[in-house]
Amino acid sequence: AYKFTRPSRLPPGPKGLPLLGNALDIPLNGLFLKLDEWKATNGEVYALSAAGQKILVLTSAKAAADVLDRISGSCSDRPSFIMMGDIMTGRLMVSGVSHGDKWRRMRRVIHEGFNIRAAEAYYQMQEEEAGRLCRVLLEQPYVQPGVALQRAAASIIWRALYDAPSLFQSHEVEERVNHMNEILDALLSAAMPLAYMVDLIPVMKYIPTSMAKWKAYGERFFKDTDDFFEGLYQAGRLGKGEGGKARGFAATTEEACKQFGVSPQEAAWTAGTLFGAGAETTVGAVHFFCLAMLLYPEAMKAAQKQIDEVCGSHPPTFKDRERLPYVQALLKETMRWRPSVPASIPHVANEEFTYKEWVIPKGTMVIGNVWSMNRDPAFFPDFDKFRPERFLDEKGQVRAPIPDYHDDILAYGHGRRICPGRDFANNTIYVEIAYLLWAFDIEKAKDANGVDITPSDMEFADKGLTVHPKEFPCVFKPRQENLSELLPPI
Ligand code: HEM
Repeated sequence: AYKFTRPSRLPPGPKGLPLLGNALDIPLNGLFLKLDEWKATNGEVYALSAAGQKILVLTSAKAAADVLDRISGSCSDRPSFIMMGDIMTGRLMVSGVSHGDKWRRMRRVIHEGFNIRAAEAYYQMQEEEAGRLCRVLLEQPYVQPGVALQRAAASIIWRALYDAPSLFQSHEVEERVNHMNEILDALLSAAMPLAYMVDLIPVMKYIPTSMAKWKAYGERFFKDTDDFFEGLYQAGRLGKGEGGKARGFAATTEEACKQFGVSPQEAAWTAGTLFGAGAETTVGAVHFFCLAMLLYPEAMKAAQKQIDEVCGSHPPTFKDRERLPYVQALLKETMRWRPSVPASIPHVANEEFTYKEWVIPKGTMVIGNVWSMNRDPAFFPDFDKFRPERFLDEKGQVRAPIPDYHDDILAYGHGRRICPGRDFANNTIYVEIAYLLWAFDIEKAKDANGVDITPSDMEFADKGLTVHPKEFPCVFKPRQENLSELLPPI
C-alpha cells in the first residue's frame, strides 16, 4: 500500500557543497561560536547538513522553548554511535541512551538521588570540600587554578555517588578518579567525527572481532569499564554514611532501582555517567567564575561586601544562601556569560514533527546553542559584559531576566533531556564560589617585569562537550590573616 509521507521542509541555512553539505565548515573546536556566527546571516532558526545528517539549529531561548520544551516528546533522542554507544558502552550511558523505556527508568533513579530535596543531604559534604579547596589554594602554590578546581569538583561528585572519603584525603580515591577520567577521555575521542570508520560504514560492526583490532579494543574497553563501574557501585551501595553523614547515590537509590526496574548493571553505569556529566561541567563553571573575578573586580567586591555582612568571620554555608542574593546572581551570570556546555548536547528527533512552517524529519539532530541564547540583547543588554546585577531587582533580590521561562540558567539545556544534576551542580558552584570569595581576593598574577597578566575572556579550552577557559595564572590572596585557622583541615 502506498504510504503518504510529507516531504521534509527544513528551514534554510548556510550554503554547503553537494553531498557534503556544511560538513567542511563545521569546526571540531568552538562549534558554539560558529553556530552563533551563522545566526547573524541565517536567523534564529536554521538548518545545516553534514554528509546527509540534517541538523536543526535553535539560537534563541524562545525557539528552544518552542521546540525542545513544548514538543519534547518528539525530539528527545540522542545521536547514536556504534563504536562509542554500542561497543564501548553497551548502550548504558544515560546521556546517550535513546529516548525510550530504559532512559526513562534511569532518569527516574537519578531524580530520586539528585532532586532539589534529595540534594540537601550533600550540603555538609559540599561545604567541607569547598573548605578543603580553599586550604589547598592557601597552602599549595597553584599558579593556575584549573587542577585544584578539578580535584575539588571531582571529589564532591565522587563522594555524592559512592560515599567515599575525600579525594584530598585518599590516594586511592584520587587514583580511581584518574582512571575514571581516562575512561571519559577515551569515550569523548570515540565520539569525534571520523574517529571510527564503523560509524560511517555501519555494516563493519559485523566483522568478527578476531579480524578487527578496533572491535577487540572496544569490547575489552566495555568489559573493563563495566567491571570498574560495578565495583565502585557495589562498594558505594554498602556505604553507611561516613561518620553519620549523607550516604551516597549508590546506597540511597537501591530501593528506587528495584521500584523502577533498573538492574544493578544499569545503576552502576548510571552512577558512572553521573560522574562523567557532573565533574568537568562544574569545573568549567567555577573556572570561568575565577576568570570573571579577575576581569570584573567590582563584581567581586560587591559579592564580598555582602558575604562579610552576612557571614563575618565564618565561612559561608547553605544556611546563608538566601541572604546572599548577590552571590546567587553572580552564579547565574557566570553561567550566562561563559556557559561550560555552550552548544548543549544535541537532541535528535525521535519522530517527524512540525515547527512553524517547517517539517522536521525523524533523525534530525536538534542543537540548542546556549551560547547564542545567552547573548540575546533583548534579555541581556550589553551581553558580553559580566554584570550580576542583571539577575537582581531594584531591592537587590534575585529576579529572572527572561519572563515566564522554565529556568533562568539556560546552560542546563532543555526539555526532557534537561540536566538532571542541575540542583546539585548549583549547590556545588554556590558553595565553592561563596567560600572562595570569603577566603580570597582573586587577583591577576604578574609577569617577570611585575606587569599584570590579563587573560583573554575569549580563549577557550574546548574539551568536546565542555568548554573551559584557557588556563591562566592568578593569585588567591587571603583576606584574613588567620585564614588557616578558620578553614577546616584537609
Ligand atoms: C555546571 C554544571 C553543569 C552543566 C552546565 C550541565 C549541563 C548539562 C546540559 C547542557 C545537558 C544536556 C541537556 C539537554 O540535552 O538539553 C546536561 C545533561 C546531563 N547532565 Fe548536566 N550539567 C552540569 C552538571 C551536572 C551534574 C553535577 C550532574 C550529575 C549529578 C549532571 C548530570 C547530567 C546527566 C546525567 C545528563 C544527561 C541527561 C539525559 O540525557 O537525559 N550534570 N547537563
